[in-house]
Amino acid sequence: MDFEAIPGVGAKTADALTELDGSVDALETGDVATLARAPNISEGRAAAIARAAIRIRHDDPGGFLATDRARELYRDVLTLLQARAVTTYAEKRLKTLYPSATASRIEEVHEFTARAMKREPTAEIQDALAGVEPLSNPRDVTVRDRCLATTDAERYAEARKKIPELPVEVVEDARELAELARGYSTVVALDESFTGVTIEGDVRVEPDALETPAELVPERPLAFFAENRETLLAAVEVHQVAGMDAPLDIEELESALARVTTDGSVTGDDELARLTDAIADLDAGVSMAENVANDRLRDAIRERDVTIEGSDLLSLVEQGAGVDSLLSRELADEYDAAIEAAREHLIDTLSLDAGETEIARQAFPDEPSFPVEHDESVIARLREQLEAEKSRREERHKRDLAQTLADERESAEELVHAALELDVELAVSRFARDFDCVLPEFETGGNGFEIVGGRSPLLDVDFSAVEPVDYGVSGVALLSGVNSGGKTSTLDLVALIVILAQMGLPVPAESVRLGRFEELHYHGKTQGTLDAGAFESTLREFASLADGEAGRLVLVDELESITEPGASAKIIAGILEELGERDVTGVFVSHLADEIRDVADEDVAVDGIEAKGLVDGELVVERSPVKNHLARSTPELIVEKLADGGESGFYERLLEKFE
Ligand SMILES: Nc1ncnc2c1ncn2[C@@H]1O[C@H](COP(=O)(O)OP(=O)(O)OP(=O)(O)O)[C@@H](O)[C@H]1O
Repeated sequence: MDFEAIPGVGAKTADALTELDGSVDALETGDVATLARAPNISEGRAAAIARAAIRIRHDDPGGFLATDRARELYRDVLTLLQARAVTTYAEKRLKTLYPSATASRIEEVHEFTARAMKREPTAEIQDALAGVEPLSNPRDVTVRDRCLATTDAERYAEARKKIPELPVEVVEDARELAELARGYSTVVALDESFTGVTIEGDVRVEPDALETPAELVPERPLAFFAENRETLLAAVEVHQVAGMDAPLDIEELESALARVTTDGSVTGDDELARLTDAIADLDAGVSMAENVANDRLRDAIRERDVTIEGSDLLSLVEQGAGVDSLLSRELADEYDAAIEAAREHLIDTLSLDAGETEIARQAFPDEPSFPVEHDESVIARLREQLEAEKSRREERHKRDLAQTLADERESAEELVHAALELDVELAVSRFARDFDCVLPEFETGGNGFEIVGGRSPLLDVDFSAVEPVDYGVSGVALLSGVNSGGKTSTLDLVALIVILAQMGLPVPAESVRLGRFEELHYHGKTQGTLDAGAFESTLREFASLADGEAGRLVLVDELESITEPGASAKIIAGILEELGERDVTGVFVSHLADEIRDVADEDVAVDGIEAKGLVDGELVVERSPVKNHLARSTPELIVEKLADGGESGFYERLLEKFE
């Protein structure tokens, strides 16, 4: 958002607001608390900025749109533009464009528009844009196993602000630090004074730790990237399909994104995967290994004829020995082989490394027994070892990835921002293409307007059926014309083009030249005769119009209906004279052009929208007003048509009365 466009916001404040996360949304929603997070912006000031922004969007910041009808057309313009945006961001951003009387403001948007009009909107880009949203900050990352500690109140406040995810504790001395370490797996002491002091437990003394939040809380960048993964990937796609240079290495970002999961944990490391699998498969692996040993032993026993001398058997039985000793006597080699197979099986299926293998080997007893049973305490030890290694590995991996991602964060923000801004540009580009627009030309010091081939997108007919209108006025003119000839539509077209032009946007015409107007006063048609009170207030309104500043554009539609025709003609003539003396451009649509001219003291220019004739009882209209020409009225045309074929001479005589 162009914060500088907000009245009263200087460059410094604008910068601060631009840098603030979520400030555009905050302006849109009037979220004062968020705006007040910007440095040096108080709540009161934030509220004033939010109010001003709302005025900009819904009303009229620079006072350019001076009447309801003018504001209505501005809203119509926004609707047309917004309909061509894909993202909500672009819709909101388009709302920040407004018509201005300030040359620099118009010029600034012009640059944007010129860039936008070169953009080629494609369905592919549209599709990719559909997945892009403004980045969001994961709100509730809290970490409980680590804490920060300091002896200093200021450091405490700073830590709370910079690292809201971690608990921060105030301690008095090293003894309290050590005590703290009993409750946390890691304590990071922020005071220089603890350097070199021996403290029990995992206490790290890092006075600069607050400067590297990603190391203290790797969860932060991980959660940020996990939460925004879809948007980031969509923004990458937008860059690719639109052929834009990305502010970061796309492949690196994609591979990093593939490694964070939505819960902020990490994947994609072979060693980590091996440990995770080994832990998951441990029980099944042990029981399979057991089976391997037992199957082999069973086969060996089955195939073996055991001969034992009676005295030996007797001594064994007398010793109370069981079959096991028989096994060790007779099948020692087979037993060893079976156990070895079991161990190999376990080590292989779990892909254990050297250290783990050493433990795993002890899981099966060297002493023969049948069936073979594993030693559960050894397996528990192995599990512990695997889990410790896994969490160490995970921690390191997380830290590395977090560091990479933290470094990428700014570029990622740029990436998404560029994609969203592209949507704004494409909306303008599509608008320009859909309605055959050109950039208008402002004449310095000029007044009036000159439209060639203007076609309004707001008519009640399909845009392809809209006939082009040429019209130019400098000074004040009356616009006469046949009923339904397009007088109101012409005023709308003029207002629409001027609003777009002064927003800095392209206009739906072949060419447009205009002076930069200070204000747009557009008075729509009044419905019916007004009562005395309403008539008085309308008169007052027009009196103030006559008194106003120079450089205004005044468009008035059929003011005559406010009162009876004779009086109306006098009032309109009076207003025209007043305006004519000032540097005002005006178009007054009226059916009373002739009467007004009669009562006016000065020459009044009258333009006319003419019917070319009647075809099958329908008027065929030349939509472009003819300059300095009072158009014939519809009744006159009908009389003319009847006179052509009439025999009695009545219609001829009637026609003479019109001349
Ligand atoms: N440039 C144009 N191209 C195509 N159709 C047009 C154009 N201008 C006007 N029309 C058609 O003519 C209709 C009447 O136009 P509009 O209301 O502007 O006439 P008007 O002269 O103001 O009429 P009235 O005399 O009743 O005030 C419009 O609703 C529209 O359908």
